[in-house]
Amino acid sequence: MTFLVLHQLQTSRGGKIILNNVSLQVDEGEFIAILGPSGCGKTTLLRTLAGLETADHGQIYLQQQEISQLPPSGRQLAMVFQSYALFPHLTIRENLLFGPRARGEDRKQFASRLQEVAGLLELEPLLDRRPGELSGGQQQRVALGRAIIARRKLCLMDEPLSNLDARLRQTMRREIRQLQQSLGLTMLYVTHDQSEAMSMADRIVLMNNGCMEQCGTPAELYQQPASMFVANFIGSPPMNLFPLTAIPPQQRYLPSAETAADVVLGLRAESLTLTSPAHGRVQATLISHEFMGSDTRILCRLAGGSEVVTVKMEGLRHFEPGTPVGLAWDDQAEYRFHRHSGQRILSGPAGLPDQRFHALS
Ligand SMILES: Nc1ncnc2c1ncn2[C@@H]1O[C@H](COP(=O)(O)OP(=O)(O)OP(=O)(O)O)[C@@H](O)[C@H]1O
Repeated sequence: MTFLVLHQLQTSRGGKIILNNVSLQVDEGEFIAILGPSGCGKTTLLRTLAGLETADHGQIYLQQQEISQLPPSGRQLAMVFQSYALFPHLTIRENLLFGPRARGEDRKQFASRLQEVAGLLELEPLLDRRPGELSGGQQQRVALGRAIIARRKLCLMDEPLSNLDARLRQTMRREIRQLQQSLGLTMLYVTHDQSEAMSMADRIVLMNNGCMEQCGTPAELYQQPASMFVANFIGSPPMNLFPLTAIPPQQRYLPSAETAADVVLGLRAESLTLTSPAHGRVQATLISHEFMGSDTRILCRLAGGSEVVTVKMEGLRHFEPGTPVGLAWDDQAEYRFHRHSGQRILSGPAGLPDQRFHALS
C-alpha cells in the first residue's frame, strides 16, 4: 500500500532551485536510500519532507493525508540528523524521553517505553550517562532510540553513520536495517555512500543536481543504469566508460541511427577479461594493479589512446607494468550512452540480440 507520496516537489533557496520536480511513491515498510554526490539536494529533500524547508510547489501525502502545509510538529515523522542532535546537558534517559515529554504524552507509559527502546538498542547501562560520555556509535544508537520512542511510522535519517569509523559503520548498517524491518518502519535514508545504499535499501533514489536521476532496486541501478551518471555512480569500481571510437571499427557495434562519435561505450570491470594481445578485441598495456583482498583490479591503457580501463579479476594476481595485453568481453556486456545527453541508448545494435535492450524498452 502506498504510504508516502511526493508529487512534483520543488524547493528553492536564494532564488536557486535546489529540488527540481521530485516525485516519488513509497510503500509502507520500505527502506528508501536517497543517494547522490555532495550538494545534489539530498538533505533539502529530507528537510522539505520534515517541514523544515518550505516547498515552492508540489504536495506531500502521508497515509493519504496531505501534510505539505503542516508545521514540522504536525507531520508525525521522526528525523535522525547527521550530528545526532542530542542535548549534551541531559542524561541519555532524559534525551530519550525529551520528545514524549515535550509533546505532553501519557507519563504513565514512559517507563515501559523507555525500557522497550533501551532494551532494543542495548542502552540500559548508559541511561544515566550524558552524551559526552558515550562513543560515536553509542550516541548514534541514542539518536535512533529517540526516533523509535516517538513511535512514528515514517523515519527520516540524514547520513546517520558518517561520523563513525568504517568497521562500526558496517555493524550499524545491519542494526538499522534489522530494526527498520522488525519494527515495520518506513525509512528515507540519506547517504552519499553507494555501497551503504546498495547494501541497505529496498530501492535507491539517485539524485543529480536537484533532480531524480533514477529510482529503482539496487540491482536495477547496477544492471540497468539509465544514464552515464548512474553507471559512474553505482558500482565499485564504477563502470568503464570510453568513446566508441577508442576501439577498432570492426569491433564497434553501432546502435541504429547513431554515429560512433556520438556513442560512449560502457563495460563493467568484471565483464572484461585479459587475453594475449592477438586474442583481444582491443589491445592495451598494463599500467598497475591493486589487490583488494577478494579480487585484483588491473588498470590498462587502450592502445593508441589515453583511455584507461579497469579489469576486475578474482583472487591475487601479479602483473608487470608495461606488459602488452588484449581485452575481451561479450557483446551482451556492452552498454551504450549518448555522448552529449549522457542517456542510455536503448535501441539494440543492428543485428545484435541484446536482452537488456528488450528488458528496458
Ligand atoms: N541556505 C542556502 N542558501 C542557498 N543555497 C543553499 C543553502 N543551503 C544549501 N544550499 C545549496 O543547496 C544545494 C543542495 O544542498 P543539500 O545540503 O541539500 O545537498 P546534499 O546533497 O545534502 O549535500 P551533502 O551531501 O554535502 O550534505 C547545494 O548546492 C547547496 O550549496
